[in-house]
Amino acid sequence: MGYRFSDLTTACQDDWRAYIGHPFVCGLGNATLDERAFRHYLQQDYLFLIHFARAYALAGYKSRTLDDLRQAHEGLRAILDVELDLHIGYCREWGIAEADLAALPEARATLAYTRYVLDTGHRGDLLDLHVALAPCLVGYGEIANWLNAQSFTLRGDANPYDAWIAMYASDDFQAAMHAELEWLDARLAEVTPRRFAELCSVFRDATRLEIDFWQMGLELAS
Ligand SMILES: Cc1ncc(C[n+]2csc(CCO)c2C)c(N)n1
Repeated sequence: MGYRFSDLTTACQDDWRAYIGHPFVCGLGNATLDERAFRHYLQQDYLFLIHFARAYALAGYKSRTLDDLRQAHEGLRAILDVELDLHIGYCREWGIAEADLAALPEARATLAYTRYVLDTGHRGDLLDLHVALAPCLVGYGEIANWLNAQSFTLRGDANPYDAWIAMYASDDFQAAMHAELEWLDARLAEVTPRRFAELCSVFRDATRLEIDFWQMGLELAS
């Protein structure tokens, strides 16, 4: 007993490292990522964000306390009012019109990841759902920090992906990530070894699905 979030990343170390340092991520850092791969990723990420908004709505439904309900509401609001608007604006800068986003066919990797998270939330409790969401929220913050610490990473105008790194390295995003880490640490402190093993398997699967999402971008997979 007495687990914390870092015990999840330690237990799933190989998958976690493969996700954080994926070739797609390295290509964002050293500006070598093929622009077609980035555009494909951005398009699928639009669909991804819509399903993640639904996952926060499910977190509201699964909440037992007013605090948890408010937190879910804030997560849903952040995606609808901030992330999606930013994303649509960002897509426009990359030559992708909003009308095209709405008509996109969903890639298998998007379908698998988003529905896995929703199913995990339906099957389990609020902690299962938060653990399934953690590779997304905590992972992207860690990726931005990891990129900033790599000597190959180019920052500023020399890198067309600089705005992407800046978004997840921003104080606002890092604060949201730390709030989530605190919430997870408090819940994980109380779980039994058997329950921790279940949560590890959720965390590992969601992390593997994030890896597939990067790979889908690289391979322009549908
Ligand atoms: C495949 C994929 N994984 C994670 C994120 C990052 N992200 C998506 S929703 C959300 C919560 C913010 O309100 C965060 C951090 C992404 N965009 N695409």
